[in-house]
Amino acid sequence: MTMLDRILETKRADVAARKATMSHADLDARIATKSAPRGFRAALDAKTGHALIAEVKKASPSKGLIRADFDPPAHAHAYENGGAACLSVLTDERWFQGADIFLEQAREAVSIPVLRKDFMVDPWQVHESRALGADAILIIVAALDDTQMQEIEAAAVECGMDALIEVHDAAEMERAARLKSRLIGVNNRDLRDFTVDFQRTYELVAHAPAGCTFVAESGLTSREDLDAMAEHGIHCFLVGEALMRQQDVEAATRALIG
Ligand SMILES: O=P(O)(O)OC[C@@H](O)[C@@H](O)c1c[nH]c2ccccc12
Repeated sequence: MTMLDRILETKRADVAARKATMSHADLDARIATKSAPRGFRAALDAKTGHALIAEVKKASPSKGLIRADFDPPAHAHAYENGGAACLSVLTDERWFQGADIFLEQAREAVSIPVLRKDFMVDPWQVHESRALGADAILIIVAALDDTQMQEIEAAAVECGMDALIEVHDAAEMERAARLKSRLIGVNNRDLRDFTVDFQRTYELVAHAPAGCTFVAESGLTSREDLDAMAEHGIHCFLVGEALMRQQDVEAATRALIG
């Protein structure tokens, strides 16, 4: 069983329990209290130079605790001031020590769009994400079959949210291309064994559908990493750990992309 399989197993049980306690009417009532979705892909496309999705990330299964003095609204604010185009907030509790409240707090602290970083296994979670204030969701191609992906994407469209489609090989890129979203991320880290490989990402750029906004995700630590990616035509980046480990998050963000 891969790490991803284990994560998905706990996620399915978690979602089943949540669904049992919250109706669609409850979710709709909560959605009504949130401001309209902020355009996530549009915010990336609007940036000249390096466009950053900065991740609010407390811990991960491969690294354990990343930041002891974890403070989602403060980090969110630092990221925005440092020039990030968008935020990503991990809400998975079991494996990433995330929480729904982190997303709500982070989004309230900024005016840039926020992605809910979690494992979508059911369209219901998309509505739940909007009820938390999320502007975008993640669809991990390796975690879903084509029908599930389409249903989850349709829910995002219905909620007015963007979907970041995450792939890590050519076969998954082909499946991603059959969806409507033209926001595609390549995870440099294989979620099955946690190895990081930039070369795989460079090869995959060539397979991306025309006109898509292409995001390189994970394992990026320096301005040099981003510049190397840019030489391959990649201008959008998702970075978490390298920024969360710096005491001054705002200065680190500025140094990374400025
Ligand atoms: O902390 P890093 O190495 O900069 O990576 C951030 C982000 O890409 C990573 O957290 C991530 C990418 N895809 C995911 C899917 C689920 C959970 C987490 C992720």
